[in-house]
Amino acid sequence: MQIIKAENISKTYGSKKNAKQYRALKSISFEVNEGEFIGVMGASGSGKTTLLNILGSIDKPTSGKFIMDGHDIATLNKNQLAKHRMENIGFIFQDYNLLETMTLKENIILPLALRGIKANVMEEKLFNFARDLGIMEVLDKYPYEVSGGEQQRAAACRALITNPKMILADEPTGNLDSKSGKELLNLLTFINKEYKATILLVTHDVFAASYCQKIMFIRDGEIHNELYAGDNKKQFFDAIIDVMSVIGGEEK
Ligand SMILES: Nc1ncnc2c1ncn2[C@@H]1O[C@H](COP(=O)(O)OP(=O)(O)OP(=O)(O)O)[C@@H](O)[C@H]1O
Repeated sequence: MQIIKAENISKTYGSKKNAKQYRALKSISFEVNEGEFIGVMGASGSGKTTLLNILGSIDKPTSGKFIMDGHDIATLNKNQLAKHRMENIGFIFQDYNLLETMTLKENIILPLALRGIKANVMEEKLFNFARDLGIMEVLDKYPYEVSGGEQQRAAACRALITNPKMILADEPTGNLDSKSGKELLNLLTFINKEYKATILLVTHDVFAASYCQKIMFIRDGEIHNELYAGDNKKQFFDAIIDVMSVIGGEEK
């Protein structure tokens, strides 16, 4: 089932009166189906974050249509948008975005607490996900007391706990060492397979991208091309490197 349909989406920063107008996205069209694990790659400044902000309904396109789960997002008012974001989208960021004054457990259940879910229901969900994500032992610790990998797993747990329609991950391995990065990528793969979560992963890292089923390459605000993973991971990895060497942007 189709979860996202983006039709001719453009994003221009700066007002019309402003001579410094910049077209960050130029009439992009694509679709995302339920359960897909998609990578978004491109050089710095190519428009990846702009695209992710629109997909996350944090920002609106200047023109074009963005349909999620059958709803035209442009028609939602401010309150409906906030509700849509909270219920349908899970975010995972490079710097984890956990609240330092709360334990991991409190951070994870915050989205449920904000929705007034009963304590016993929250705990059940929490323990199910925390067990799968391997952070049961550190739930009562504060973010500064645990490793980056554990913080990111807690962030992934927080993103999952509302059963969102889509998870948006912006460079989630960017601050992790290679072992923790690999663990997180295995976890995203598990989340994708086990929970049928639809995941969009923005990354500069070819290794991270090679975990995806499909890569969308952005160049100067346009879709340069798309690559699908076949059965051969090494071939997919090499093909990603080839495209990145043409469009630029691999930082690792
Ligand atoms: N709020 C803004 N106002 C003006 N220009 C902006 C704004 N946000 C982004 N841009 C410009 O739009 C273009 C695309 O930016 P975007 O952040 O989407 O790129 P990116 O591919 O995510 O880059 P990076 O990999 O460095 O994060 C850039 O040229 C950027 O300078």
